[in-house]
This record gives sequence, C-alpha cells and structure tokens, in this order.
Amino acid sequence: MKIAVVGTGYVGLVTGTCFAETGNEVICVDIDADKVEKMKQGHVPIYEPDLEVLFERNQRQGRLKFTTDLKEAVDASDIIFLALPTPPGEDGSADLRYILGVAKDLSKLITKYTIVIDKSTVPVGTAEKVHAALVENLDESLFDVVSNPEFLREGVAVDDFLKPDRVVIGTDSKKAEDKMRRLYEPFVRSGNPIIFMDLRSAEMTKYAANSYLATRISFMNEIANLCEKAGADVDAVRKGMGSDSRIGKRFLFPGVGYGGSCFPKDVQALAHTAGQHDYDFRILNAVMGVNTKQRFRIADKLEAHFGEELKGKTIALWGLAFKPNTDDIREAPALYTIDRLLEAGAQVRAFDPEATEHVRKIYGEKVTFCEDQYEALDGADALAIVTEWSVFRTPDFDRMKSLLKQPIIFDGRNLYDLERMQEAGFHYDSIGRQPVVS
Ligand SMILES: NC(=O)C1=CN([C@@H]2O[C@H](COP(=O)(O)OP(=O)(O)OC[C@H]3O[C@@H](n4cnc5c(N)ncnc54)[C@H](O)[C@@H]3O)[C@@H](O)[C@H]2O)C=CC1
Ligand SMILES: O=C(O)[C@H]1O[C@H](OP(=O)(O)OP(=O)(O)OC[C@H]2O[C@@H](n3ccc(=O)[nH]c3=O)[C@H](O)[C@@H]2O)[C@H](O)[C@@H](O)[C@@H]1O
Repeated sequence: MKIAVVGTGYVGLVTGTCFAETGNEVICVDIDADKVEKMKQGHVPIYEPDLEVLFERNQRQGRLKFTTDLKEAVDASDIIFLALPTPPGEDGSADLRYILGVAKDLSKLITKYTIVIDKSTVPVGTAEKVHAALVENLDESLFDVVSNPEFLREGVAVDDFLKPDRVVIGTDSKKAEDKMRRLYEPFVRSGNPIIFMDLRSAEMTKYAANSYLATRISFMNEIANLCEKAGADVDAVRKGMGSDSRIGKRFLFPGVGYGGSCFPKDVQALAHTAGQHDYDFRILNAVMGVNTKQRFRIADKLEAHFGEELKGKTIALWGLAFKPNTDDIREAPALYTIDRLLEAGAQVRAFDPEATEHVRKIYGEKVTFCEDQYEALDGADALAIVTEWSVFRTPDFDRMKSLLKQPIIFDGRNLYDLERMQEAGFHYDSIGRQPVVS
C-alpha cells in the first residue's frame, strides 16, 4: 500500500519505518527541513534501540522516503497517518492546532479516495473535527477519517509496533475497515486482535489505557510511601499483589513518579475532557496530585538527610532520561530533582548513557555533566539514582565507596538488594523499603 506519515517524532518514525518493513511504500513528511535533510542522509533523529537497522534497510531499498512537501506525500499515497504533536494547552486540554491545521491543508490537496488516520493521541470528538476540516474543501466520498491510537512505549517502540498486544481502530466506514485490516494483518499474525469500534470509543480507549496505567503507578507510589512508614517492604508487597492474575505483575513499580511525553499530558487531558462534560473525575485528580509529589521524593529524602547542610554538598545523579533506553527527557523526574537540588544550593554531578546533551542545553554550566557513572561519584557526598539504566544495576560497589566522600545512596528505582547494601557498608535509602543504616 502507499502510505504517507505526517510528523516524524517518535510515533511517526516508528509507524513509517514499520509499515515500510512490511512491504508498503512510505513517505514521511515533516515541517522541520533540517530534520528531513538529516533523515534523507540516513540519520535517525531519536535514540531508539532496533530502529536504526530497519530505518537503514527500508531507506536503502527505496520503501522509506522523506520530504517537507505535503503535496508530494498526498499525491503519492492513499493512506495518510497524522502523527503530529498534541501538547497540553494552557488549560490542560490537548492542543489540536497541528492536527486541524494539517487537516485543513489536506482538504486542499487530496484528489482521490484517501483514508486520513489520527495516530496522535487526541480527545474524544477529534475525528469529527478532522472530518469537518476536510469537508470544507473536499467531497465526502473522497475520504474517510479513522482513529488508530498508538500504544508503543519508548525504548521498546519497534517491538511494540511490530508485535502489538492489540490494534485499536475506530471507524464508521466498511471500506476503511477492510483496508485497515489488510494493513495491520502482518502485525497480528501471533493472534493478538485488531479491535474495531466506533470513532469516539477508539479515542477514549487511548486515554483510558494511559490514565489507568498512570493510576497503577500513583497507587503503587502511595503504597510504597505507606510501606516506609508502616515497616513493610514494597518489593514483597508488589510481588504478592502482582501474582494475582486479576492484577498482573507489570506496571506496579514504585519510583520517582511517572514522566515522559505522554502520561502527564494524557491524564491531564482526560481530566479536562471530564470537566467539559461536567464530570468530576476524582481519581484522576488524585493520580496527578500523587505524581506531582512523588517526583520530588528523592530530593525530599536528600533534604531530610542533610537538612540545612545540603547547601554546599555535592550530589551525584545517575540517570536523566525519563526512563531507560531513550534519550527523551520530557517531564523527566531527574529535571525536578536537579531543580530542587540547585535551589537548595547543592552541586550536581550528573551522568546518563544517552540523554546528557539534551539536559546540558537546559542547565549549561550549572550542572557538571560526566562521561561515565563513576566520574559522577568523584568527591560527591551522596549518590541519587533516578533512572534504572541496566548499566547501574551491577556496579562496582568498592569503587563507588572509594569515590564517594560518604557511602550514601538514595535510590529512586530500588535497584539493589538491601542485604547486599548492608554488607557493602552503605547508607541506602530506596522507595517503599526500610532504609539500610550503616
Ligand atoms: N512518544 C510516544 O511514545 C508516543 C506518542 N503518542 C502520541 O503521538 C503523537 C506524536 O507524538 P511524538 O511522536 O512523541 O511527537 P513529537 O513531538 O516527538 O514529534 C512531532 C513531529 O511532528 C512535526 N510537525 C509539527 N507540525 C507539523 C506539520 N504541520 N507538518 C509536518 N510535521 C509537523 C514536528 O516537527 C515533529 O518532528 C502525540 O499525540 C503523542 O501523544 C502516542 C503513543 C506513544
Ligand atoms: O501514549 C504514549 O505515549 C505511551 O505512554 C507510555 O509509554 P512511555 O511514556 O514510553 O513509557 P512507560 O514505559 O509507560 O513509562 C512511563 C513512565 O512511568 C514510569 N513507570 C512505569 C512503570 C512502572 O511500573 N512504574 C513507573 O514509575 C516510568 O518510569 C516512566 O516515567 C505507555 O506505556 C504506552 O503504552 C503509550 O503508547
């Protein structure tokens, strides 16, 4: 099939590359001319394991092309994915200006039957707005609007796309449904379903899924904070709970709050949608409130430990990306931690395997950025861990002790065994577990 993907962020790039991988002809459009030029030269603009090899192969074999010219892409395709940003507006609602702006442009460019697909995360009723924008200049017989929300996770995006748990498609057109089924068949061979539904339900499904996952995380962060006070161990509690098949083991990890470009904005946007319908969605407000507090959890612990003396102390920080295997720092808990530490007058020595350059652009000289995790420890009064990169999981504890001024670790991701830390002689405080005091 001939596909255009408008917007080459995380979702657009992965969507375009994976559809090219299954033999489709894909043309990706972006307004960022510099980015398009670099992609044409083979450069993948994001760090995403497994993407590069597919990107390179499909580009070399001529199935994956890039342009800044929307008309060229429209002429070359009969399926158009909108993978455009939907950032939060001032009132928390999803800003639809990119989606509706491009829909308006498409209404002047489409000349043959085309399926226009909302791949971005968009609120209930957006497909109708896209339809209204298209119909301004276009006969209704020439297009269908489909909602096809994306459930990929950064860091494992290619795998999630090629082997999805399910594909959700909202449409009221049989013609579009048949074409979408054929398009996605290669990805659901393992038996996972393509679930067809009406447009509004498909749009709601995406927000419901993200908000439910965020709710699990905030719930576990509350359980963890209570475990600390009540003398329990959240790791044991998590295993005990998660073994109930009605609950499940995944997404029960407490930490420093959820970050990233999606959970924070999507929970907020769903709360806004509820407000528009005069519905007080109380759980969502609590989920957001818990997260706002939790992302300062490690900074709070450092402040409680050092008191006034935090001023002038040097804190090593392991992890800057909002989660491992990505260089994405949008809403990263590390940024909240850094802000609080700098405010308290502490010095920060930070290391991240992939995200350093993005964070350097924000803090410049205010933070010392290090080449590796051990360099960050050199002369520091304590270590704070905020992202669970694999490389932090089995460090050389003797070397760490020799570099730190004091053997103190605040771990926002529960990476280490408590007994092991006791034996190694660390003061070790994590999330939802009793502190090891050596
Ligand atoms: N990042 C993720 O992991 C996931 C994101 N989503 C949703 O997908 C949507 C896109 O997210 P990301 O890929 O992270 O976006 P992004 O913000 O990383 O990238 C968007 C791209 O669109 C381009 N763009 C902006 N206006 C344009 C225009 N008029 N024409 C062509 N290109 C234009 C930008 O230059 C940029 O390259 C959002 O709604 C997001 O909520 C859904 C699932 C996963
Ligand atoms: O809509 C989106 O954009 C995507 O949002 C999330 O994906 P992503 O933001 O890439 O990352 P997650 O792995 O979900 O992690 C989000 C945040 O929750 C935190 N988290 C996750 C799981 C957990 O058990 N505990 C926890 O604190 C992570 O550290 C991270 O800060 C969803 O998992 C995807 O299904 C969805 O497509």
